[in-house]
Amino acid sequence: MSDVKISSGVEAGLTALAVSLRDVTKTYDNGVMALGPFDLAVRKGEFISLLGPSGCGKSTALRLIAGLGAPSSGTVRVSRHEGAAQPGHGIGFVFQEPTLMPWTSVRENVRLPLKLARVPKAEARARVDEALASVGLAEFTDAFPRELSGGMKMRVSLARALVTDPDILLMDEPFAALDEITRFRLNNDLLALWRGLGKTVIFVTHSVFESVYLSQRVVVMTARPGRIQADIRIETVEPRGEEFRTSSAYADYCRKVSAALAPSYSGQSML
Ligand SMILES: Nc1ncnc2c1ncn2[C@@H]1O[C@H](COP(=O)(O)OP(=O)(O)OP(=O)(O)O)[C@@H](O)[C@H]1O
Repeated sequence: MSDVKISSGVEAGLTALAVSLRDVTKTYDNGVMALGPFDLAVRKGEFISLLGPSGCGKSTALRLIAGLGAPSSGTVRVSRHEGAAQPGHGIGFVFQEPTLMPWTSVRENVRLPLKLARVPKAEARARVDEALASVGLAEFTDAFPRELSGGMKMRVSLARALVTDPDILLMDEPFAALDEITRFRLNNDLLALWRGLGKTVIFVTHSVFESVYLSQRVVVMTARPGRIQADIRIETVEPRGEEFRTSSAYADYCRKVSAALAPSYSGQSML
């Protein structure tokens, strides 16, 4: 990994990298250049947010990291593996929609990745129970998705991503469709999980407020094709909580990130 370019905000050499993208571009078959050149280095255990205008390539970057597609040029490295990760290997993916199977129970929904990996039933059961307990749903293992609120469905989706014990959690606007109170709760629960489990998290969001609240670094992207516009470290006392959300430091960071984001919207309507 020594040849990897370290993006600003990361202390070179201090810690191992979980993910690095170097000179990465992505042009789809229809000719749309979605990304790049794009450089990103994420340390193991770091929580970063990708923030940028609609269509700037945030999901594309996550998909390349997950191995769900190849870059058109450049290098994607995940941990020490050459090339992107194999789907499901060491990576958990949480989408904006919970994408649960409506015909079966919460337990079976969370068990799916273990089933695909042919994990024996008894071991799978223990791991599913543990994952559901970690997201506060121990009492709902036999419920069906239709019996759950939007926030609970998202918790199931998170448990399904955690059940394989991935090193890296990729989250693509997971809380965008939730009401604000539920979103705040899930933000706090996600931070508690991250502190407890020590995973690397790459979190895509459209919300300046959410990115500042959650992350150690906010990576602001330009309009398409997405490049790095700014890489802002959020230095604050841990653990974060309501005190941080209402602090002047939080407001200052939100202003700083908004200012960094503004050029990415030049020429685009903000409405
Ligand atoms: N499979 C595909 N084939 C062709 N074009 C695609 C494909 N996937 C994405 N694109 C295009 O690539 C660009 C980047 O898309 P992407 O979904 O990565 O952006 P995004 O920043 O995640 O957007 P949003 O914030 O709206 O979710 C867009 O112009 C999109 O239309």
